[in-house]
Amino acid sequence: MKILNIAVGIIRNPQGEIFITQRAADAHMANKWEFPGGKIEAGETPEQAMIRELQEEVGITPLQAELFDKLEYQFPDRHITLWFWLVESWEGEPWGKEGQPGHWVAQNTLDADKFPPANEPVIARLLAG
Ligand SMILES: Nc1nc2c([nH]c(=O)n2[C@H]2C[C@H](O)[C@@H](COP(=O)(O)OP(=O)(O)OP(=O)(O)O)O2)c(=O)[nH]1
Ligand SMILES: [Mg+2]
Repeated sequence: MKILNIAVGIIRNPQGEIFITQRAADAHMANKWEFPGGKIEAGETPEQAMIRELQEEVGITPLQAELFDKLEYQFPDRHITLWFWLVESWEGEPWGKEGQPGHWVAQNTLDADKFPPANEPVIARLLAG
């Protein structure tokens, strides 16, 4: 059983839109949309990992972040702990730096079915306001 610790960023602009990206066709949770992020490496705090992942995946540097939620999820083959950071201040303009599709979506139109099942409680909270 794989045990993974993941840190992701909910990048929200002043218009109430969130920048989401699409996972690769050959990845775990293939083709699902996600909040950009990835594995916390040895020696990193969850916040440091989130900052590094957003630099690598979407080319922005968060300037401020607050913990929005921390969830555990059991997939058939892996147990993951997910740290969700709300990022409302950053340097740069997010884009799919690794070739992945990415776009802004209004927070109140997020569709939980398009995300991995682990995200469901967070999508519900974002939809609630
Ligand atoms: N990035 C991200 N991953 C998520 C979300 N929800 C969710 O269940 N996951 C899962 C899918 C993966 O099993 C894991 C994230 O791993 P990842 O593939 O992004 O890891 P990584 O960026 O470090 O990539 P790699 O070095 O392994 O290529 O967390 C989410 O909203 N964003
Ligand atoms: Mg990733």
